Amino acid sequence: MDIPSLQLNDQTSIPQFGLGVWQVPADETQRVVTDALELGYRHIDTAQMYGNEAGVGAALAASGLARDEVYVTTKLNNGFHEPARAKESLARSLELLGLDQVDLFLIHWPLPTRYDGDFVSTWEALAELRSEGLTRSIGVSNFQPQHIDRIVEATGVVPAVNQIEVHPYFANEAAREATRRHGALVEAWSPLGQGGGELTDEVVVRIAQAHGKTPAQVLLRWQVDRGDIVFPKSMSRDRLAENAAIFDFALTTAEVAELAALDRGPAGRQGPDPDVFDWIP
Ligand SMILES: NC(=O)C1=CN([C@@H]2O[C@H](COP(=O)(O)OP(=O)(O)OC[C@H]3O[C@@H](n4cnc5c(N)ncnc54)[C@H](OP(=O)(O)O)[C@@H]3O)[C@@H](O)[C@H]2O)C=CC1
Ligand SMILES: O=C(O)C(=O)[C@@H](O)[C@H](O)C(=O)CO
Repeated sequence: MDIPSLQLNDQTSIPQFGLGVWQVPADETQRVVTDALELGYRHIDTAQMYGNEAGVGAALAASGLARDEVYVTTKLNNGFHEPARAKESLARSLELLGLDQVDLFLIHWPLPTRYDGDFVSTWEALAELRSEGLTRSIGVSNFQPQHIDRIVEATGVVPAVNQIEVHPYFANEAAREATRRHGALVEAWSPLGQGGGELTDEVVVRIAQAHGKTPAQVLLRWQVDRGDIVFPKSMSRDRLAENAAIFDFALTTAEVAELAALDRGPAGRQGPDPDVFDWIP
């Protein structure tokens, strides 16, 4: 599988395509990640919140792949924003993953209505974790433009990525623009719209038929061409293979415009609004 790599602003690189494991049950995670690695996936996106880091670690250990062949991301859980707890939590993640270092550690949600809105000290803790060598890169997730502006202004440390909800029904352009303005890359979460209406949208289906591809492959190709990083989740080996087969066709300029026109703004969101989301699992 020939997956492009993108350079991050800290001079490391990241495979532009991978596997996300939200909602993969803990007892099935080793099997799903093993399937993906066998098919050629080399980028796994997990989180403390997902409760399946141990399964990811078991699959990595059983794969026989060298550590530097697989890119591994995890994310700070919402209950662990205080700097000391953030640091302890990465130590626990590394233990569960069976790794000495992750490639990327993210603040999962900004939680602007909790912790007195103080995600700056959490961000400083992540910068220390990077200095200590426990993560190669650091980034954020679900940061709105004002959140990303604030951490950069306060610390001078620019995140490598901002992982945000993006799919044609919710193009999330303001957060994408703020992320890229700071020189960070966008990681597009729920790139298949969580398996919802975009997969049967008549525009997406028609474009897929024109290329002999599936609707999922069209959605993913559109996002990769925009320069975003994607990691669709699937528990099916066939769909894992299908989702990865996106580098052998090209969308026309007119098709790209048609997909962009599907944007419904905030009404197209599948997930929570980061300005008010305050859930602590
Ligand atoms: N930072 C954050 O706050 C968030 C991060 N994420 C990350 O993004 C990843 C991807 O997003 P996610 O929300 O999982 O949703 P996706 O957009 O990846 O969609 C996953 C859904 O689509 C189905 N599916 C997968 N492939 C196909 C296909 N080819 N054809 C039809 N249906 C398909 C899956 O079912 P099946 O498994 O049966 O194939 C599943 O129901 C997550 O796993 C996680 O890593 C997601 C949400 C929030
Ligand atoms: O999947 C993630 O990474 C999330 O943060 C979401 O699950 C989010 O917490 C959510 O959708 C809760 O309903």
